[in-house]
Amino acid sequence: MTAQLNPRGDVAVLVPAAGAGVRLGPGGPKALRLLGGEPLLVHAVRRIAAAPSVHTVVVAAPAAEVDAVRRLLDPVAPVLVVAGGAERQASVANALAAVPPGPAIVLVHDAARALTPSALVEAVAAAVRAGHQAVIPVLPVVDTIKEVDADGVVLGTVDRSALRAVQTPQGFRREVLAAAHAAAGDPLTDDAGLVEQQGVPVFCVPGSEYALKVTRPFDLTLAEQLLAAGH
Ligand SMILES: Nc1ccn([C@@H]2O[C@H](COP(=O)(O)OP(=O)(O)OP(=O)(O)O)[C@@H](O)[C@H]2O)c(=O)n1
Ligand SMILES: C[C@](O)(CO)[C@H](O)COP(=O)(O)O
Repeated sequence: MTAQLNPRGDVAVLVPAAGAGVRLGPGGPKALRLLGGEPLLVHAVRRIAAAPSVHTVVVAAPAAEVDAVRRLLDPVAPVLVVAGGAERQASVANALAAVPPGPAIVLVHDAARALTPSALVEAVAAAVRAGHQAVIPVLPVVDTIKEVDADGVVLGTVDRSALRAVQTPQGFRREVLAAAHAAAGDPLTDDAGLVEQQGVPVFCVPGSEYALKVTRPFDLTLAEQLLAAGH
């Protein structure tokens, strides 16, 4: 099977999937934990592969699971699988290095956001195609935010009108993401942060509640319910 989806697509999607899932608790690498009987990674890749713009998918798997992940994804979609690194940023860099010539747009999408709709993949890609160098999906912050000190005493209430919770997929002109990773220093938690360090403007588009990140056990329970409801 050739590792290509739509040969006319202009998007490569990198899928960091090498995390341990410490906050989810014991049970193996998080991307391989089951949701409705299938690994989170399978759900994520299936939805990415259904997005018509996607040319190539590169998965960064736990180093010990690369062959197993290739076998797992073989019936799902044609994908490239590489070994991830110790930090998410290293996993993304490894995947980026494996993107073949062709796609001008690169999206980075957490395997842990397993139920992300294909439409969000397309929306982020479309915003990059429309001229933005870097695009992130965001949601408004729904809780009151407090700043607290080390003793748990409130220092103040933060104005949240300008705050946003950031999701993936995050989309970039390919050369912009490559330059940001080439210049990267200490690991950051997302790729847009690296691009911001280069002075590149990052544009926000509406995110999706269904793109929740499975991080803690409650998130997995919620995702099970959403999956059962047809998402
Ligand atoms: N070294 C790492 C760490 C994280 N990830 C991936 O980055 C995404 C977002 O990370 P997060 O949800 O924080 O996953 P974990 O690092 O596995 O979570 P935890 O911090 O609870 O261990 C996940 O798809 C995860 O597999 C990765 O590819 N390589
Ligand atoms: C990239 C990300 O999903 C944006 O919300 C997030 O930063 C990754 O999660 P982590 O817990 O910081 O690794």
